[in-house]
Amino acid sequence: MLLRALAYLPRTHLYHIRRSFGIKFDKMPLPSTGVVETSIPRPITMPSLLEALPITAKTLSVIEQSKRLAAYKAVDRHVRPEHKIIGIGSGSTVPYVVERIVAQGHDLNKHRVFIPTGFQSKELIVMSKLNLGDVDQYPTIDVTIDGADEVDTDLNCIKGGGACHLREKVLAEAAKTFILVADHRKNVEYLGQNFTAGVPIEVVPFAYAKVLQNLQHVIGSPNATLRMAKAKAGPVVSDNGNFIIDAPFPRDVMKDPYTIMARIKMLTGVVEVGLFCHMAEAAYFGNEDGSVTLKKRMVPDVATPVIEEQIPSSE
Ligand SMILES: O=C[C@H](O)[C@H](O)[C@H](O)COP(=O)(O)O
Repeated sequence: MLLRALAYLPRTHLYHIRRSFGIKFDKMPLPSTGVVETSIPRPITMPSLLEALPITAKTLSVIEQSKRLAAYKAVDRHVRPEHKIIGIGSGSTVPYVVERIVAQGHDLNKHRVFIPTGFQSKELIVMSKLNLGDVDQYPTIDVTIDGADEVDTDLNCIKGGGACHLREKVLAEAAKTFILVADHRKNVEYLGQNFTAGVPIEVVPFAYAKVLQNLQHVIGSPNATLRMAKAKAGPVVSDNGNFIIDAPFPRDVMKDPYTIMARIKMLTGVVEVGLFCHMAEAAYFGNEDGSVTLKKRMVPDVATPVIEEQIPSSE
């Protein structure tokens, strides 16, 4: 009865329960999906997607190749044949995730439903001819794979550089397994190390000035700013019709991301904070030499220390 109730708790809550009581939840082993490395035809025609999807290995920059390495490795290890409901994140690394999933073949994918975290991933799913669903139909997701702006030594991350973090967090929390993919620049000791723009915070538009003031004068981010659009006059508007504030914090604050996340989330008008704490089971970072760095918990899904290992390019 208790275990059944626990199964419906968000991952963050489970993490704290496990940490407090030392509860272990068995996880299935991760067998290889037996995917072969083939290049697939581009299944899309829309201009926005053409920009996002990789074309051929020859045209990819070293950084793009690193992103692809991470995405492929994560899909090979975590998107297993028995997985039917799959969350697709946002950002420039995610097209490679979709590419690798498509390469698993129509026979596997025709029985699956893919849940997007925003406009971009919805386009990717539709144009790749995968089955599209929504989280209100499928509130339990087998695995969600997503990009990250930075990941610290405890697998906490900053997300929301593309203003998608509200839906991303819902899909991360709905997922039995949440996996991050990125290039090596995102693998840091503490959040905010390289990603200096600040913590992305989604706010309801009419409350933005009040939240900005709270952040600057009460919460300790004097340089918090409203994110402005690049090719539009006015602020960035998220897929949910909200504004985004970017709030940089000093290093000592960012070393305890859960505390600052909770403080920001308590501000009325804040919809979601782009700090994902204790949510990811593993993070894959593609390296320039063709290897992949894997950060994972010593025991999956249990509050054990995070370890880092190198997966050689030959594997
Ligand atoms: O809002 C955007 C998302 O959180 C992205 O996943 C994040 O910004 C990382 O994107 P990229 O893979 O392009 O660096």
